Amino acid sequence: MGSICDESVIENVDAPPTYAPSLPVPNVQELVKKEPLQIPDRYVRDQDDRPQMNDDMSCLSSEIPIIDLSLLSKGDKEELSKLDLACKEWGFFQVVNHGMAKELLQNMKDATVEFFELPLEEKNKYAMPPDDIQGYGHAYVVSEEQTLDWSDALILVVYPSQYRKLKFWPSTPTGYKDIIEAYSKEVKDIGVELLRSFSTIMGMDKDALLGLHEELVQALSVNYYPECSRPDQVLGISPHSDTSTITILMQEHDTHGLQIKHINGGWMLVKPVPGALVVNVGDVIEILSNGKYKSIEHRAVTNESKARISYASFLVPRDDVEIGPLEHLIDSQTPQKLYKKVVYGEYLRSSMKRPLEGKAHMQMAKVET
Ligand SMILES: O=C(O)CCC(=O)C(=O)O
Ligand SMILES: [Fe+2]
Repeated sequence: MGSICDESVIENVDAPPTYAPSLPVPNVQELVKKEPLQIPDRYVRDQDDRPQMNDDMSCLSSEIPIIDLSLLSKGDKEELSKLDLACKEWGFFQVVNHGMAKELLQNMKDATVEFFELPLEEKNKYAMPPDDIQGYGHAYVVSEEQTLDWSDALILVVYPSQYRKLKFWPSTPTGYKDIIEAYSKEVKDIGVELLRSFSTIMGMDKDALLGLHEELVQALSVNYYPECSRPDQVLGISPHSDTSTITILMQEHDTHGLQIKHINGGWMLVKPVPGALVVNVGDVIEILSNGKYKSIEHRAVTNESKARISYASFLVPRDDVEIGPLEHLIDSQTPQKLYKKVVYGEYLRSSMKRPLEGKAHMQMAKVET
């Protein structure tokens, strides 16, 4: 994106922002329909990057902390210290008692399945434009050489509402837009509650983190991972950490796919807990906390006989917000600043100009040593 465009986006904060271009690539769902047994070379991973399908680490997955939001909201000390530990040791946790009605979670899943089952021409009415990653298509494709992910996505900015580009919001199935709105509103409320607890464990007033965001920006990525005849050769989504403050993810209760890189180096499956939402610490929290809390690398693997859908809501600061380590968190444990101040919108766009590649995009915020 040209610099004139970047500046206008950052100055005029109430206009819907544009993010980054992504190159057009084949639709994976169609590819599978046409030739289910064929894996085009562009999707085949190098040997070292391939998923181990019988990963021993997967048995550790139940250890991912489970946090009770109803206790956090009451300021329960024990639950807050569980959250602190979860963010230090895992960067991931599952939230229960979050208050979102089971029916709404189910409606979101049912309507989404209907959307992805529509013919391609119908879904392409909401196709991503060449200059941005909102709509139906693929994000983070920046070169013809890069290995592609085995997935399609529908990406929408939902909050603040004046950022919405409604032409990308599907009119079919009927009511889908309202369901997306209702689901996202609940996710936002859960996110606000979580950010209050994050403020507390980071030693601040409960509304400090929210204030720092100026405006809470929320985007939804509905990821569709078609079944794959060679799940051992491809990845549904490449390893990456999220550029968000936090990400709130709903996954299906009966289809696995999400794996996180445990701090001891192995890939570990996040086994779905029915009704729970998966939350992960994003780069913004890692930077603000000067690395005390980590945005952990994760990826998704595919399944041989079943498609999987996941729903990621990214909560991020407004584009013009400066983020850097909070002064009071520079302490005896981390006396050196690990990150410099960056303007969030610039950080986000610079990361979107690269393929997803672990934590490489965080380099621009690192203090050179
Ligand atoms: O599908 C998943 O479980 C992970 C999705 C994800 O990491 C993302 O959308 O950033
Ligand atoms: Fe992610």
